[in-house]
Amino acid sequence: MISINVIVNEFFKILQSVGSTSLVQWLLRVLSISQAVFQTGWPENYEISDGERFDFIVVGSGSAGSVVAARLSEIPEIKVLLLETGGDPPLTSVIPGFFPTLQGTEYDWNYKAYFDEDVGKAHPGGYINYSRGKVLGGCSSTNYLVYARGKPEDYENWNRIAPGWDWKTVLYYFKKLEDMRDPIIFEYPENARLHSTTGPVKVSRPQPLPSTNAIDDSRLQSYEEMGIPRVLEINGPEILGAARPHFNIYGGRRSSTAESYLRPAKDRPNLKVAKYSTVTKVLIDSSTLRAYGVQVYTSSKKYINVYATEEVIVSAGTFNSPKILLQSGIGPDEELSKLRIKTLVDLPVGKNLHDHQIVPLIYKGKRGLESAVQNVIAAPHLDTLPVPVQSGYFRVNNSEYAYPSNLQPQIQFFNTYIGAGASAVLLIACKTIANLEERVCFGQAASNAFNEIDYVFLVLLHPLSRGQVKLRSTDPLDDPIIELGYFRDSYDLKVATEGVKRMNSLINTTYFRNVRGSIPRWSVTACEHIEWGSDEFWECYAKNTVVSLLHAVGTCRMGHEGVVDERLRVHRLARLRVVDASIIPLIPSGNTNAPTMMIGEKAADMIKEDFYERNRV
Ligand SMILES: Cc1cc2nc3c(=O)[nH]c(=O)nc-3n(C[C@H](O)[C@H](O)[C@H](O)COP(=O)(O)OP(=O)(O)OC[C@H]3O[C@@H](n4cnc5c(N)ncnc54)[C@H](O)[C@@H]3O)c2cc1C
Repeated sequence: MISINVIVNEFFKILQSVGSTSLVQWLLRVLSISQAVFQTGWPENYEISDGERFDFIVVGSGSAGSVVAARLSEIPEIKVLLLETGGDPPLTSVIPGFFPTLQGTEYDWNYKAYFDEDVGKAHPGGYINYSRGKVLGGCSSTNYLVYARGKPEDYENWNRIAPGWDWKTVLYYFKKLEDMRDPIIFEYPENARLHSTTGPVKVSRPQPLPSTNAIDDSRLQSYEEMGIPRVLEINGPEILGAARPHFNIYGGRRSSTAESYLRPAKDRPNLKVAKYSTVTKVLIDSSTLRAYGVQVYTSSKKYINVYATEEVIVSAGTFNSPKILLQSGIGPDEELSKLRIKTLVDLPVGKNLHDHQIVPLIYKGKRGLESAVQNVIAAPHLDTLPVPVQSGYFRVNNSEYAYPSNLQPQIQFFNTYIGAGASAVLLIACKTIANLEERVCFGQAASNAFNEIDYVFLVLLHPLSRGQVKLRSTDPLDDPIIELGYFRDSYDLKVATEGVKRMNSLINTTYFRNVRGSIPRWSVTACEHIEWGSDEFWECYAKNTVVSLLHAVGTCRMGHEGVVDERLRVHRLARLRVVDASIIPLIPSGNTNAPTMMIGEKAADMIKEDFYERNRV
């Protein structure tokens, strides 16, 4: 069945192809998307030939890969090849408000990720659709645009595992990538010192419309009543607190890594970007254990080899980087031998998969269709995303659950306000994106028919549970097996349940009491036998309706016991690095795009240092 997202993307392709006619231009202006329509300026496609040589080959142009390729090509003498399976970002990627229309399309790898048998029972088939961007910019071109960096203690913990990743060092790179366009930040010295205006990645907090401002304000007031303080920003000096988040949006466009790193570098003669080119394995000399190139499956469906005289850098993301390493004979011997792949180096590739899992919650507010106006008001402003969203951090009330340290929050939440009457949209998103069972989706949709709702993603920030990425077969074009492993450690479910209980107190705050708000009572098949609203019910609810914030990390983790060292070099191999979210040893307290771009920036400096060291005359 063709999905709505596919239809939307096809429609915009046609619009763009006739975008020069005045009627269409006028229409686009009315839709407030004219700023994005003339999206010239992506790098040209480079046709690679079998046997070609470069100094550096970067595999994957995502949040990290684009950064690495663009930074390396700052050295004019070196030749850099960036290989990417996808093509240019479509209009629906460039225009911020279309972000929900990219999942399930040709710009998505469309993976399925599986729960263990006793978890996620509200998902037919026991899986979720696990989206990954298949386009220039990778997930930074398809994600929900939230800009969050995590907390200092996250990086002090990385530093204990892999020296050189302490907060002071990573802050330098966060600042190097950032162009903060929210002027209020610079009025407060404690916030200002954490930010910069000189990097390529634009960050802003779209100006709210008067109506959204009032809603944001009332919710931030509610959180204060719940003991979650109002702060200036979620990337500020405070560990706990709530604010309107920052987004990678500026000038009506998404600030992806394709936009902020590849477009400005597109005319450098020493940077070649080969689109529609899928790397199937790394070429490694089995006697010297040195990487010397990659095998590529090209758009003309041929396998060819291209060679790297300096290094191969794998930046294909948390699922595809381990897949490429496993196909190249780098991984756990017990996994590789099952598929009769000769093990070159036995390393824990694919292990340590962890993620931010979400418990989806809905709070019903004021009854009456007047709030539907809010949905209508937002529609013509798709270039600025004026939807009331707040994000906050808290720890659960129960002191029994002390992990991680109190220098880190345990829960993050995103609260999106939706005016009455958006039930059809909710229903489609629930079924196609979240793959939840019908009675949950109908329950969610019904709650919004005549009432405003607050749709809350309650995020477990520091899970102890681990999943794994494995090869399905030796066919390099087969999807990998993704075992989510959620709630394998019972501690995670306890913290998530305590988090839900604390969030539910939103309904007792002044605003919700005044409008006679409630928690809608839809049923979940797996929890039918349990009294609705009891602690046991919320535990069952969390365990079975759980979805993902799509922040998978860790499958090529750094550290002595991991896959790469602190300079991101694959252990026991020469001239091969992994640079992307897969190297994250412990997931940070917040969304993963900014940390991954930071990894790209720091890696680029380390690669340049090593290059100069090797080539010193
Ligand atoms: C729908 C969605 C919403 C999200 N929302 C947010 C958010 O709001 N804020 C936030 O901070 N984070 C968000 N994230 C997560 C964040 O975007 C990712 O953690 C981050 O982008 C990962 O970066 P990466 O470089 O590791 O991988 P990716 O960005 O996935 O890059 C990998 C690239 O490699 C390419 N590739 C893969 N395999 C091959 C191959 N064999 N050959 C050649 N190329 C290949 C891919 O096509 C892709 O372009 C979201 C993610 C998704 C999918």
